[in-house]
Amino acid sequence: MDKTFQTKGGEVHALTDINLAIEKGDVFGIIGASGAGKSTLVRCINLLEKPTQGSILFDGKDLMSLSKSQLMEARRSMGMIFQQFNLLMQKTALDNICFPLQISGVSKAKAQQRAWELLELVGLSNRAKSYPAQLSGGQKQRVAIARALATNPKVLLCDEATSALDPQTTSSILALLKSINQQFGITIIIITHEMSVIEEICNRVAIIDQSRIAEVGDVSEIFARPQSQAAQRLVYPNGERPVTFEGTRCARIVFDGRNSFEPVIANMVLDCKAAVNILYADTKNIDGKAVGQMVIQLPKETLAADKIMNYLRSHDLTVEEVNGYVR
Ligand SMILES: Nc1ncnc2c1ncn2[C@@H]1O[C@H](COP(=O)(O)OP(=O)(O)OP(=O)(O)O)[C@@H](O)[C@H]1O
Repeated sequence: MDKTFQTKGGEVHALTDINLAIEKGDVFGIIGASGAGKSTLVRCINLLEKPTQGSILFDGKDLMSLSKSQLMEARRSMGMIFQQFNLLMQKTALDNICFPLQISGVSKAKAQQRAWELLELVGLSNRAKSYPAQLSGGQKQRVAIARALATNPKVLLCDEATSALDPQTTSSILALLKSINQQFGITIIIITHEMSVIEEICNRVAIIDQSRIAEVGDVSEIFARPQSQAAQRLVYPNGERPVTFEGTRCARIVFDGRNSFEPVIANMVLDCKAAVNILYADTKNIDGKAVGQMVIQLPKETLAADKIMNYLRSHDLTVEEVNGYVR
């Protein structure tokens, strides 16, 4: 799928070659830097924006081929929440939630009954008569979530829904979204620029970079092994890469009672500013003397590994380098 905007300054390719499959019940994250194309993508998903090329399949149907009324129906199956909540300021929390029901022809009594249930679900039964101005950001977003759920959607689209909230409120809103996903099986699509949001609740993620999908997959897999530069920038925002232990260089340290039982490994890590992986340890503290042995895996980076070996040798420990302890 592609989306191109025609502007005075020429064509803007907001989305290029997007090919995404979001499964029922997923909490699917879409992450990218500002201008990457996230909002355009979410607007294409519910066809508020028409793709220039390609199709959007929802429940097996191509949204582009639906009649106007069928499209309205499909849109009712996709609730949406936004960064700025978009509540009607002149209406109470209860009336905000009733609104989408009433415009789809539900009677006032029925709409109110459903709205009360939803207020209960989002933990705001005691604020039904409050106006948005009387609610905190987190409470406003809860009302917005209740409103989005009013028409029993199959999908909930969240466009930077927690970006205006503090970390604690963000966590409570994410927890609410997760429980909605688990309780009702509603598929949730989360647009964000924050990796912590993805980490907290998504099972799958697509990373958008300059209008294209740079990487897509399970969140745990992308966190462990980010492949694309865009993913690496998100996982290691300060540029620091964790030490990798893919190498097979290991060191066996023998504590033969000559050394006092001091935190040799901890001191070494601090001194060398490099991490090691303890693979095996059987050490005892006998009368204040260290006895036993330990096998550590050295960092893959040669310089860091050599530094550690030199440290150990210069501290009067019996050390030998063993290769092949790990494969
Ligand atoms: N209606 C429009 N007309 C012209 N260009 C547009 C339009 N909407 C978006 N764009 C352009 O498309 C690109 C993607 O914008 P989009 O808003 O989707 O990015 P985003 O990742 O959501 O960014 P942000 O996080 O800043 O909202 C940008 O270059 C933007 O300027």
